Amino acid sequence: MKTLYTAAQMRQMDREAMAAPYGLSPTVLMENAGAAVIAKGAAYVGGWNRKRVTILCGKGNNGGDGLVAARHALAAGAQVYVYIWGDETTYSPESREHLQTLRAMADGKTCVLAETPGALPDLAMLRRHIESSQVVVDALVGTGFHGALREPTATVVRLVGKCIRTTASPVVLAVDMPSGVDADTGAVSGDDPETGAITATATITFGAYKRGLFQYPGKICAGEVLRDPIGMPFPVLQRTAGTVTYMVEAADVAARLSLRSPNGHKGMHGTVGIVGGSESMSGAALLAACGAVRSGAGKVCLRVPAKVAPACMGKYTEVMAAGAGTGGHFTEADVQTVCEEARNWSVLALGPGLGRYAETQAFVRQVLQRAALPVVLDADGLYHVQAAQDIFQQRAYPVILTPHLGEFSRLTGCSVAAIQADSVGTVQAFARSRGVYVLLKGTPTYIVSPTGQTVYVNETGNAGMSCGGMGDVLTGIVAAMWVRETHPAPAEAAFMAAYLHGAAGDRCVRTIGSYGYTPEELAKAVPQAIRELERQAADRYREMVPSSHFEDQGGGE
Ligand SMILES: NC(=O)C1=CN([C@@H]2O[C@H](COP(=O)(O)OP(=O)(O)OC[C@H]3O[C@@H](n4cnc5c(N)ncnc54)[C@H](O)[C@@H]3O)[C@@H](O)[C@H]2O)[C@H](O)CC1
Ligand SMILES: [K+]
Repeated sequence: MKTLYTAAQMRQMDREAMAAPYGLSPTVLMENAGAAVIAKGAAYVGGWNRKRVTILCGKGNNGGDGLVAARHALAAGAQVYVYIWGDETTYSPESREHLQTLRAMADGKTCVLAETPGALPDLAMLRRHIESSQVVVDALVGTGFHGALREPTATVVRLVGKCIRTTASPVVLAVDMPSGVDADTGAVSGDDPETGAITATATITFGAYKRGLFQYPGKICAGEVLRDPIGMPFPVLQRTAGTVTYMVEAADVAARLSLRSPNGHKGMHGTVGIVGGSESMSGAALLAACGAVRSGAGKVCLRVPAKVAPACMGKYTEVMAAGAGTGGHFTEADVQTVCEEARNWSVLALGPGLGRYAETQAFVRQVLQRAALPVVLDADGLYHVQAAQDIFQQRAYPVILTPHLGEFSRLTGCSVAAIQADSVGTVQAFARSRGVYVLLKGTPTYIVSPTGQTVYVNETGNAGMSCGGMGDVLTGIVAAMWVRETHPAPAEAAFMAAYLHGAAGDRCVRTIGSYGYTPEELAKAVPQAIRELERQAADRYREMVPSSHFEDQGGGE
């Protein structure tokens, strides 16, 4: 897993690297950072020799990195135009050192240094330079940026954006962070990512990955993200305090999808009970059932209101579908039946397609209070507990909530915009206060446990998945992952499910098209997504083990 950090955590690592026993000097770290931009950026630029490069330097250490990058670009044969307009007395000692060196190298030809202390740079000249450059290096602000961009940086960012969109199309390399993107939240300055932040071809980030590089809209601005450790001691980069955010990767899921016992039986792979559906929405519960089947659940039982049952019975022969009660939606009268049946289930997925009937509210709440098994609560199930969230803490068995942004907004009382501005913080606070696991669906998806200390981020998936029914399939996958033979912890089950759901969607893009594939098709692609992960894991194993290990020991001549 990639570990993602906040700006504060990164600053702490910086301090540790510079303190005893390591005692790395800030000048060295800055030197390594600037050099990394040029070394890692070379692939995007097609080599630096004879390239014209505009380098925009802010007054913080991000700008200092830019000054170093200028020197290394020059050494690699580029012609550089370096802009810097801060008041030198406010620079860090290491930035000042690197500025002095660059000043000594400025010859007005291969190295043009445009210094306008405390004033707006010459915008007409800057525009000409950007338009004639093949590369722009953005070293305006990095992890020290917060809020909305102030002048003159805001004007420069807008100018770069305009030049890139209209006349010139240079490669843009962002130093540590694209300027204007908040390193903790991925929020951009102002409302419009196109004018509020630099949109880079690639970002070369230092030390550790910053969270904001993987959160929208910052993720769009970052382009490809490359990390360079810049010589920071390994133990410092590994140390974590406070919240730890992990980006789930293929290997993390593959490692947990161990092969099934060859002599296993269906009882070992869990029984998933799905309770959902109503007269107006029978499909949602069916899709959840399909998601569970396709994710390898040992048995899948579907309970829908009696009137809906005939429509559900024959859809998936492998699902044990049955009606409950007499009506077209669940009511308090069905609680006893469902809770009794749930004794035979390993997990209950409650909610898809229940509808928002007043009578169903008591049903949902009482099932949650009485059913003695883990629950995945989704969709209308979430709706019915909005005003009774203390139910969660009263339960002896864990609950995973799988809201989308709208549902999460209703649960928390926070606006969608407020959640987006600090998704990690909001999900953490909610999971802690309610004692639940939360899988917040979106791009990316966040998974948080009730302790709130560890946050998993999943990036798989695509825009084709934004259609009705996809979330229902996910509910079934989460339930099936949770009751696997290996008994993953709830948060693990949730991140495995989120990853596989997205990976199956990505497979659909490859085999069907960018959008228009159905939730059922996505569910059917889950086994292929699992197979792909198994293959990747096997390949990695082969790479690690000497080839002689695979030779047929007894078959030689
Ligand atoms: N280990 C590492 O990662 C290293 C990182 N380095 C680089 O240092 C920056 C962080 O440097 P810092 O001086 O703390 O902050 P910034 O340069 O990012 O920004 C501070 C600078 O920006 C101004 N500012 C803040 N907010 C705004 C705003 N809203 N509008 C305009 N200007 C703003 C503020 O006034 C300051 O002047 C990190 O990203 C790396 O690039 C080290 O060089 C090596 C070690
Ligand atoms: K930057």
